[in-house]
Amino acid sequence: MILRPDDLQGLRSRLIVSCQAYPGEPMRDPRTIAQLAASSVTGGAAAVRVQGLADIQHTRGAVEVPVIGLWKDGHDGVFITPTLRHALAVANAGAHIVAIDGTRRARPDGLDLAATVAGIHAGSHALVMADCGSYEDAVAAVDAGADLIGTTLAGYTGEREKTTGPDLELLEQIAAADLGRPLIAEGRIHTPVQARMALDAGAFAVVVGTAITHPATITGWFSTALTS
Ligand SMILES: CC(=O)N[C@H](C=O)[C@@H](O)[C@H](O)[C@H](O)COP(=O)(O)O
Repeated sequence: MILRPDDLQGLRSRLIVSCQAYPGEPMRDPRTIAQLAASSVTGGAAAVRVQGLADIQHTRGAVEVPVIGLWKDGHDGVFITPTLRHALAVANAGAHIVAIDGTRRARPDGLDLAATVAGIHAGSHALVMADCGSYEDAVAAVDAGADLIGTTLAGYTGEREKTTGPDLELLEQIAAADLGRPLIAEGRIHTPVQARMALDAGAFAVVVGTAITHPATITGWFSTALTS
């Protein structure tokens, strides 16, 4: 299945579930992630977001919905699918949408965002989601040709305060500018009410990760509530 920009309409007002396990964690196994993704689809996810080539491959075989793929390399600076090489590998692994760092920061391969997006479009059938950290990032990412804009990196690049829940102010600001690309709310959406608030702030669709698919963190929330 090739996903075209018009097909994104199927994601309008829907939930996308990010299924990720971090290095060294017990659930870091592509079969586990694929099962998590399939369970999310059973619960109503219209798409899933998955990190790492093996996880993307396994998940493609386990779900019928669009797969947003990324490759995290490192954990600070530009680390979400940082180069064109990473992005094409993610597309080749089967991602319908490749999520890349969509900030204005220098990229490790020296390509700018526009050249990276153009390289992905030329070298694959994948659409490109730009993971942004600010309004200025979002505007630049649209100019660079990104197909979707995400607020994934808001609070993680130093441009925006790390809000406790979703950065609703940023969502409202980007939505008001009407940039002509689906705006995906992502980052620190921990409750159904917050997911709804993100849509009401102008998001096209909502990504939830930790609060659905990261039991170690969720357990910590409950555990802390009992002991503090
Ligand atoms: C900043 C960064 O590295 N974000 C990553 C991007 O893929 C993931 O670690 C997050 O889990 C994902 O964005 C979903 O967000 P949340 O888990 O808060 O619902």
